[in-house]
Amino acid sequence: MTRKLAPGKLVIASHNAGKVREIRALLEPFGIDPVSAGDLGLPEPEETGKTFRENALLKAHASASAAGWPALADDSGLEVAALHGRPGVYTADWAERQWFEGNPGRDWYMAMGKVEGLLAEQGPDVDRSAAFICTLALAWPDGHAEVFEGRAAGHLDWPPRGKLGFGYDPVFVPVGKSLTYAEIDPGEKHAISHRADAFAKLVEGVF
Ligand SMILES: O=c1nc[nH]c2c1ncn2[C@H]1C[C@H](O)[C@@H](COP(=O)(O)OP(=O)(O)OP(=O)(O)O)O1
Ligand SMILES: [Mg+2]
Repeated sequence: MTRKLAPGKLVIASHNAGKVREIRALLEPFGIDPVSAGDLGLPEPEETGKTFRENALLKAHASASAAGWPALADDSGLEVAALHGRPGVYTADWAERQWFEGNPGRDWYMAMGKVEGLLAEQGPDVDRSAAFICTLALAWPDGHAEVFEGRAAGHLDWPPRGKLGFGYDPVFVPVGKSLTYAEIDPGEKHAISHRADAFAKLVEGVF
């Protein structure tokens, strides 16, 4: 039996500002009062899982037990067909941690370049199709959890285009569009993204 989420406090168990912004916007219509793991000063757990599901559960349980509220985690990534699904669960790791103007961050341009370099090695006719995956895990302080998986298909373009969104958005062109995720407005990304797909299943299941 799926457990329903009562209105009230919810921790967004993510330290990625771009994700937190998107999840906040998706939650907005539902009478939920979200606070991020970063705002609460919760530590960032090590993502030792081998699957999106394992990592999403690990992050959700860590925040739920530390905060004493239900917690929603998102583990996501890019699967590139010609790279046999890489970077997959290691999508964030491919963007090494750097300091930008005194702030910690990840070097997304470098990460996108790494993917592009591996595609280029396979020649000009390489299959450029890719999919973004998003696994949402909702965990309660008593240890119960629900998991929902979303996906968005598309292809990778080069060079990166657009300033919106975050992460690999400037190179991902969703199926049926010619603009990248970083060129379409956030409302439109929320209508078609892997995160929106997983979120729709969460809404169906627990709201
Ligand atoms: O809509 C997206 N648009 C662009 N890039 C995206 C998206 N969704 C996931 N991604 C990429 C970047 C992210 O860093 C990685 C997921 O890694 P992942 O470990 O799940 O997230 P994270 O470490 O950035 O934040 P946290 O674990 O605190 O939620 O995939
Ligand atoms: Mg992470």
